[in-house]
Amino acid sequence: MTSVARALWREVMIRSWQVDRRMTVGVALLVLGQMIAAAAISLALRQVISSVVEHSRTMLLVSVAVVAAAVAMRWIGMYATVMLRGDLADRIGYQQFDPEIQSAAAGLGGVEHLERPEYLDRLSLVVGKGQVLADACWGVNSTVAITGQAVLSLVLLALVSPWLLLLGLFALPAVRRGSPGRISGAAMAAAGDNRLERHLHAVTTRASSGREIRVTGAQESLLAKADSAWQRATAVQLRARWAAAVRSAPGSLVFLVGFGAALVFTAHLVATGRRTVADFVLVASLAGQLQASIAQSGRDYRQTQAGLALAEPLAWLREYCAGQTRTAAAAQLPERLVHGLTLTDVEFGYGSGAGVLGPISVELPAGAMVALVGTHGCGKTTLVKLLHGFYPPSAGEIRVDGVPLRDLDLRAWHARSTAAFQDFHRYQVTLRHAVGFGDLEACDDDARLLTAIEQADGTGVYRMLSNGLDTQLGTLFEAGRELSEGQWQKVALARACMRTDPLLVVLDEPTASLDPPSEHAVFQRHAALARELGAAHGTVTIVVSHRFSTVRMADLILVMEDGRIVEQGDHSALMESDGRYARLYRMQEQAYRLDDEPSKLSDDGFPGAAPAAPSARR
Ligand SMILES: Nc1ncnc2c1ncn2[C@@H]1O[C@H](COP(=O)(O)OP(=O)(O)OP(=O)(O)O)[C@@H](O)[C@H]1O
Repeated sequence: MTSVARALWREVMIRSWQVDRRMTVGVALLVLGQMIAAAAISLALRQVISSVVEHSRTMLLVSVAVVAAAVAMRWIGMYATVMLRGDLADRIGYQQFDPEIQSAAAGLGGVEHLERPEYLDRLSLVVGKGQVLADACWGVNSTVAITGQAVLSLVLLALVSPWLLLLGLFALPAVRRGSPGRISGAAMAAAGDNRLERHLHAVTTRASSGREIRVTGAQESLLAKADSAWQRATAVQLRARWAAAVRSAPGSLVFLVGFGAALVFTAHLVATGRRTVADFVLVASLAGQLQASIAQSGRDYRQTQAGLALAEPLAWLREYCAGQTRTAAAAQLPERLVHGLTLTDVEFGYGSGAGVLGPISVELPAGAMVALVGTHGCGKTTLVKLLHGFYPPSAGEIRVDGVPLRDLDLRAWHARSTAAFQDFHRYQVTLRHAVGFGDLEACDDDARLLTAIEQADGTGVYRMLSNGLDTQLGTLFEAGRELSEGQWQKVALARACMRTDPLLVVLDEPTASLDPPSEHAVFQRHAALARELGAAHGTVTIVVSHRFSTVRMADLILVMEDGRIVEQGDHSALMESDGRYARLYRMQEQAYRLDDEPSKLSDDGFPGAAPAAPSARR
């Protein structure tokens, strides 16, 4: 056993003791009892033969009764051990390991790990496998008991003839195991393909992706890819198991030779009158048990090894999560923002890839509504992810009212932030929860929920639901009500409106799925809310949008290009400077003029937008 597996075994034994002392002792006694019962069967069998030879009726009845009792004890013991051991493993695994693994993973403030294959591979190996881990540790005890049983068999064999101890030597090659590292290595090597296979199968069976796949006709190809991934993963693991089996085969042959020799030797002792027929039966029975113990320990060993192979990924994940969790050193988060957010020479690149952001130095003043604009892929979302602390900058610093973001407790920072992301999630729960997740404590506060829904222009969605806030959303569950893309987006937006005292509000293309009137209504409300929150808490509201008609409402507009801020100022100043922003604004304005009926446009030429500044009408 590796030191990591040993540590895990100790942990499982301690947890078993804490979970249920009586059951822990019970399982240990049962394991011990089986070992003794096995020896008792052999000894009683010997006595049966002696009684027959000596015509002792009473002794025959007693010894037969002992054989029957020992056999029964062994079988019942085996059954009870499996049941009780399984129950302990379930309680430790499902109730302790699994929630611990999941909450450690979900509790990390950043999201960098969710895009790291070495993290995802290990997570996929251990998630939901707490029971297997705990059971494997108990399997170690069974292996020890089986070894004890083998030693006891050898001692009893030695009582017949010390030469029979040599059978122990013949057993050694069979007990030698293939390297456990290979099997756990194979599991790690196959983890990526296993994840790919699960992903492709999920993609082909989900309604959202299923529609597209049917239209493109990619179903067969995706399933074939999933199948290849499965074949590769299985082949790697099968090779490792075959290698282990092939390595153990010569050992088993050596033992069989020793087994035969022991029987011939004992038969010779009986024939020459030095031992009785009963001794021969005892030797045959003990040698048989030894062989059964070796075979059993081989099966147990493989099962235990498969479970213990998870010890390394579990230890890795625990260490990773512990390393990422910020603790006591966390600086105090200000109650309200006075200065705002400051970025100084901030740079960032995903993983080991090229830099996608920076250097960026900018002040986002407290109370301001800031708009981020720029072409697709220029780094707008990445910048807001950094402000949320999802990723640490690779260079430079982000400060929250002068306090470095890296020194803040990320959970506390997130508790004072809200966000509506462009890739929002569709929670298939009730509307109450789908919105209430934005501030869990207010899930039962109908007034707060309805205000948030109104803020997101979602009152119409709420009204059409037959069961109001308690309507089940989505089609995954019975009586669920499916929503349109725009309606789902309103729900996501309402979720982001739940917190009442945020210091940072991020709206990352929150209206991409909305029609122009809804978009306009949402932005009007958010502009007003940004002012209210700004006055009350110094909140910085950041809006990422490609629609310049809404961007113009912001106090500060940051124009991004290739990961840098190339222009900044308010709408008038940027139009005045006649740079990139002014060019893009005029282009979009022109496009709307060409696309829409003049009668439907507001006086600045954008659908439903606020009146344009004079400079916008050039
Ligand atoms: N998780 C990721 N891992 C690796 N690269 C990423 C990741 N997310 C984004 N990128 C890359 O970073 C760059 C900036 O992406 P980002 O999403 O910040 O752009 P954006 O300006 O928000 O684009 P859009 O307007 O299309 O939403 C892109 O080149 C993108 O390919």
